[in-house]
Amino acid sequence: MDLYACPDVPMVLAPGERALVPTGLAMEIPDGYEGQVRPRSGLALRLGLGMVNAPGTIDSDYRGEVGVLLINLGQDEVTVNPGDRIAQLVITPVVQARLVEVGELSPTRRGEGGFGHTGRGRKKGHG
Ligand SMILES: O=c1ccn([C@H]2C[C@H](O)[C@@H](COP(=O)(O)OP(=O)(O)OP(=O)(O)O)O2)c(=O)[nH]1
Repeated sequence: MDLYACPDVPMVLAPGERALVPTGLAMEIPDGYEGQVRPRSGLALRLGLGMVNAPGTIDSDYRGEVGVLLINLGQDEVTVNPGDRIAQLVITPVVQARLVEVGELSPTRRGEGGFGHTGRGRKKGHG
């Protein structure tokens, strides 16, 4: 669902500036679910407007106003007006993991290789 800016007055973000933009929205998310605040691609492409903490997490026990932590990554000033569509909210189930300590982990082909390990040596665009 869309999230709209709800500040009292327009908010002006200079290049590189960030701001917590209020949405005027508070909610009660059921146990076992969370809200994820995500940026809008159109604003990112058009204005360079992103979210500092994307995706923002709305906990199920949070009762305050949902805020959107915008950052101006563009080169020009951006004005956020009341009523502007600034982000989107997804409500999604969360699995509560129970960690169990073990002596060793099961072997896999990847093993401990990460951070680009599987992509090495391949040419861009050739799978
Ligand atoms: O984009 C966001 C992210 C968070 N929140 C609100 C809802 C969330 O439940 C609360 C806390 O967020 P988070 O858990 O990410 O913050 P924290 O830095 O871990 O602080 P806390 O100690 O309050 O959990 O702030 C927002 O309104 N928008």
